[in-house]
Amino acid sequence: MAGSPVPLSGQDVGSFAYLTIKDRTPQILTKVIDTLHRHKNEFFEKHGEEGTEAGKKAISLLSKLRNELQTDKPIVPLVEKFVDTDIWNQYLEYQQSLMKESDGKPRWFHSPWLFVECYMYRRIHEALTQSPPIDDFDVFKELKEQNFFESQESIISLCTYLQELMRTIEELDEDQLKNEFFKFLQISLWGNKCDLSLSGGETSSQKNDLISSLEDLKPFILVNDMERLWSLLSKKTREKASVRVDIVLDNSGFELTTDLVLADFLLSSKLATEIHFYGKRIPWFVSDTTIHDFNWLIEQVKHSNHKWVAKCGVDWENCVKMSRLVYHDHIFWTLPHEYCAMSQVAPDLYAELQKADLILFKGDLNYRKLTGDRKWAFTIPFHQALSDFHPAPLCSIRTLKAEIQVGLQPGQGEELAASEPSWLTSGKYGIFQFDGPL
Ligand SMILES: O=P(O)(O)OC[C@H]1O[C@](O)(CO)[C@@H](O)[C@@H]1O
Ligand SMILES: [Mn+2]
Repeated sequence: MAGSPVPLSGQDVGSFAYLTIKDRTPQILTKVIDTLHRHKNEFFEKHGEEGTEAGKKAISLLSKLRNELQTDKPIVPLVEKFVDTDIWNQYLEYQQSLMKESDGKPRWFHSPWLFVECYMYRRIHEALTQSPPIDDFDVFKELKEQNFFESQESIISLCTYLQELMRTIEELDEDQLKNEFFKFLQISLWGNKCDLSLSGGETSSQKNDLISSLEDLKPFILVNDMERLWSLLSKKTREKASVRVDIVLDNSGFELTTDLVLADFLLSSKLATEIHFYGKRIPWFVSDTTIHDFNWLIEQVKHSNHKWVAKCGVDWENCVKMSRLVYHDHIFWTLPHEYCAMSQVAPDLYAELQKADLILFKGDLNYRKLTGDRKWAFTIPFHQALSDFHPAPLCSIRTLKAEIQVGLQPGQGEELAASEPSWLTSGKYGIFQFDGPL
């Protein structure tokens, strides 16, 4: 975008982007290769010798990828035909056209971090699609499922809390309802701590009771526009018969459970009449939600031994059947583009988002794409950093895991930096950052 600052990049030695490319991504690739090794027998049992060979092929392609990354080789075009291959390769050419110096080739440590990080996950997918018959194997599935199982205690307490609230929800006055709304929003925010990309694929589940920790976590909310979300939704519900909230999902497992709980609350409290979710078409950033993860999680919740958890699962499945909860996927979410390009690159998706009364963007990667992953000053208004991406009123719900944050008070960023050097990347801080007319 003309007039915008430059993107974060691995060029800045010592930056979080640099360290991610240098350390975290090879670590993730090693884990993926390991996973394929561990599933060798399964591939054989399912597909015979052909399965074994496919496993070997995927491993060799991924080892090559890891080597390209670690030796800062040029980024090469995708070769395997898939729905988005041409768009990716055009984007690569566009990145190439931006390179004024060097040998004119985008490279891992020299190109925008957002681009190369997305590219790595897209290449993992390509390695699998090039290896039939194991081409639909999700290399991150195990990790996502493990995250869900390890968060059971927290899931039980969340579902129990929601189901107990359901009994009296009709009797709550405005203030009480608002208070509950704020609780479910915060649950969904802190649910975002549990992604598996930041931890390099190491387990990162929710083991403590989140509801009882909400008060203690409040000081860590750096931008808090929850009141604006309340004003918007309560006004819409007074004015319109149907109110639509769209949630651009991030991670599966515990975070997805918190998003479903929030969605259930919005429907039950009549703050919304329909919720639309957006997930990823291919496995992405380790823990991101695909349609398979979405269906799997609802099924697990439904078959829980705990009666309130199971009740949630039954309700969610019914809501899906009645289209009160609607799941969409779109290839745009796994492209490297910043969101200000959406109206051109994916006009159908942009038009879909325009139908929402409010869009909630979950997680750090969505924030990076909303703001173009650029070196904005901390005090630049969020509206400006969105660079003309305004499909509908929107709110980022994100814990900070990348060196980017806009819309802070003067001095706020500097103060945090002085007292806590890792404030931007540790996931300890969170935001509710709203943009739009009320
Ligand atoms: O799941 P989230 O919240 O989008 O976080 C994923 C995060 O992983 C990282 O890419 C680290 O690799 C973050 O910087 C990134 O944005
Ligand atoms: Mn994620």
